[in-house]
Amino acid sequence: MEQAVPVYILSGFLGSGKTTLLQKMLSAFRADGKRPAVVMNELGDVNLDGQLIDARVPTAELLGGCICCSIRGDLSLQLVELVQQEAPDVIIIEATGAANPLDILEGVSETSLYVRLELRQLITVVDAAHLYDLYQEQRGKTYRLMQEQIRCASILLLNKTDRINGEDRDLLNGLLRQWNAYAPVLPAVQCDVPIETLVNMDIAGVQREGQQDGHAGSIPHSGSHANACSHDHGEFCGCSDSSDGHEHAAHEPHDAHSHVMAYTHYFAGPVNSVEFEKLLQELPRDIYRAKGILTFHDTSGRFLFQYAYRESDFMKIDPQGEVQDVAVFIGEHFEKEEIKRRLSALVDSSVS
Ligand SMILES: Nc1nc2c(ncn2[C@@H]2O[C@H](COP(=O)(O)OP(=O)(O)OP(=O)(O)O)[C@@H](O)[C@H]2O)c(=O)[nH]1
Repeated sequence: MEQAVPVYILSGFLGSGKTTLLQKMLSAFRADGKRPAVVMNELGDVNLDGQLIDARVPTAELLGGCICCSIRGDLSLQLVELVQQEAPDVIIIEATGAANPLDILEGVSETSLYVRLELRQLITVVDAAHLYDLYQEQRGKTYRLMQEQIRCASILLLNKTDRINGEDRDLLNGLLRQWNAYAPVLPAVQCDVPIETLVNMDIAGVQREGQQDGHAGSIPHSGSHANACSHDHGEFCGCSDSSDGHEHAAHEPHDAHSHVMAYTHYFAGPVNSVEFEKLLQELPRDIYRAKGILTFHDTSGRFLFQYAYRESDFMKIDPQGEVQDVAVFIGEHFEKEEIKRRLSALVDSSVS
């Protein structure tokens, strides 16, 4: 009988490290002689994360919205197409950081009625520093969304532990156990965990420290798990998107209560690298994620930049395909006109 294709869902708040983990999983699967395929979902109009993925990996892109809500039907279609056209050995779905994983889990379960898919793990990547700060405040939609993503996980990857001290790490470990008593917690820097163990965790029967009953992070199914993973969709998933000169609502049903918004800016020319870095440092706190591809006139080549929870990173890149200079900013109710004005001014000052 035809083998079911194992599916892994990567969840976790914006900038927590999902793509970093995805890259490691893809390398491990390929090294193992497997043929992985990927579904990538981005809130913005461009798939910048796709630039970091090996071009040989079949990839389905779902852009400009969130698979957990109005483009959930697209997820099913993409999964069916990937299975029928690419015959992958394994599929990894990278959700947007604003996604409610329970909906994606249900989307995959529905699709498995049509094609043979086997949901293996729902891995939630947690930005340790970001969660720690939100825990101090104990409020806000982002905090509740993170909580939701943690509750739904079958494995928790406590990433970015380089940004917290040992004491805070103990506190977060306790918090994760409190919110999700079953998922093993793997602490990591740059998502550096043994991938073999991670993907086979249910088979290997890896137990969490101090956990005796042998529950090994099996995927919670919606019936029994619904209690832990309380579902207030409209409130948690907000995905309105607007692009330079063209504003549109990504999801009609959610706009009324969306709290996460994305702004995509296309640059009219190169900018100064120092001024751009300064702009990133000065971003308002309600923008917690930005990424893009830029050309600087004061240094050669093009760069992929990442900004995640107040840390920025630049990587020289030779983009696959035709990619215009672009930046996507994601946050909560920020003043996009102000960001637009400042970004346009960067190009103007470079020209004059
Ligand atoms: N300090 C620190 N930075 C990290 C770590 N892991 C990843 N990063 C950086 O965090 C940024 C975001 O990482 P990604 O893997 O793109 O995060 P993501 O969850 O895929 O982001 P979205 O898809 O936008 O939600 C990148 O600049 C990474 O290099 C870590 O352990 N420590």
